[in-house]
Amino acid sequence: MNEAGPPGPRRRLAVVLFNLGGPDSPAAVRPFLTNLFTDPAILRLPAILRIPLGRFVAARRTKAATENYAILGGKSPLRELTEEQARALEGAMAEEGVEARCFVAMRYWHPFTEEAVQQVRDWGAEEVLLLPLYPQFSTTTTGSSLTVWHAAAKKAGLSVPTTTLCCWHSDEGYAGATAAIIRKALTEARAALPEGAKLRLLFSAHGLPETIVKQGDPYQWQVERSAAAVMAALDMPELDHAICYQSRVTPQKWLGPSTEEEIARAATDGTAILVCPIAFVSEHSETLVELDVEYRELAEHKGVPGYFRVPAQNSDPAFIRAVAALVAHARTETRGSRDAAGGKLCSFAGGRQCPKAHTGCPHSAAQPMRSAA
Ligand SMILES: C=CC1=C(C)c2cc3[nH]c(cc4nc(cc5[nH]c(cc1n2)c(C)c5CCC(=O)O)C(CCC(=O)O)=C4C)c(C)c3C=C
Ligand SMILES: [Fe+2]
Ligand SMILES: [Fe+2]
Repeated sequence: MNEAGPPGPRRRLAVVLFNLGGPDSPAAVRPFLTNLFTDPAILRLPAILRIPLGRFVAARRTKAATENYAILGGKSPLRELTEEQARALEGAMAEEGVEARCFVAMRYWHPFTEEAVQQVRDWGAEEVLLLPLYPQFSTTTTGSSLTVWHAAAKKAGLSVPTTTLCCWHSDEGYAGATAAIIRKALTEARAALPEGAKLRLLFSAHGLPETIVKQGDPYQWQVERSAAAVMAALDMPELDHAICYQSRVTPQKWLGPSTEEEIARAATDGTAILVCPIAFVSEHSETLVELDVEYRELAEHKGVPGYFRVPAQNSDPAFIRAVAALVAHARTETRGSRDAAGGKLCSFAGGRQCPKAHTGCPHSAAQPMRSAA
């Protein structure tokens, strides 16, 4: 049995931070993209088609992605920023009386999830908590990382009580910390604009092909919940705001409106915009290049009267404290479900939050806790 149960005071707790990963050199861009586009959670085709097509799509994307990473010095900053979050989280948990070590498990580049499994096993973890650094659950992100974690843990013989926190899209601590960062950015934006100028807050989330959402992925619903929770924490009912989706990378129809469309609408409306990345909690190519360079240029070209950006949370102390509280809560949570590996699966609020139609919610494939022997 793989359930965590009540936390033992001396148990060696490993908190595993899931993220996507990014290339650490120009030479790594193509293999990183190949790992991404051949993932069955991303390209939903039989392996015989998926692998050649995924390699082809990765090869075609390599030039544009390499140019983007060149702006960042030839690599993604995601690994270093996630390691910093890990160290900050260890400190915040220690302050709450939780002695734990954080491990970084990336999905498509080093340190790979399989490497993290080895580290957790070699460290002698007696309890594991799987913590996605994605506030919203998507089958393409957290779902994919969970699949790889469970396969790698089984292969490595890592069998300790494991808790999965599947999502924290409208956790109060997260929403409050995000609102505080927005408030500061709003003050700065307003100071740079003429008095009385219109300003719209744009929550920009990573996009997703519409077909994946139609297959039951709860991501869009959770993004909408996040925006609503942050607006509630901001407590500025008069603030104009909208949700949009960035980073479309395949020709299929993706979720809309796109961030480009919202930039065009802002130009038509003569309103400045403050763009807040809502599905990322660290800076990386899609914030530092897409938002800060490409969309800024587009906004200037379209005549948007002001373009501002809310920084990602990174290791913001209030954000890290909120994540530490999520960990503490998940460990003692008695609601939730039991996943296929026998571990505890819970959301930030305990049990399942997603409406039943979202069959991609991991609780759909899990058993209620109380049915466990
Ligand atoms: C079909 C392709 C993609 C889907 C679906 C997708 C979903 C998705 N991704 C994130 C978060 C991140 N994506 C990042 C990079 C990235 N994503 C894709 C493609 C899809 N993502 C590509 C091709 C890339 C590489 C960069 C590029 O070519 O533009 C990253 C990391 C970037 C870095 O700099 O390290 C993150 C983080 C989410 C949240 C999401 C769906 C919910
Ligand atoms: Fe992505
Ligand atoms: Fe869910």
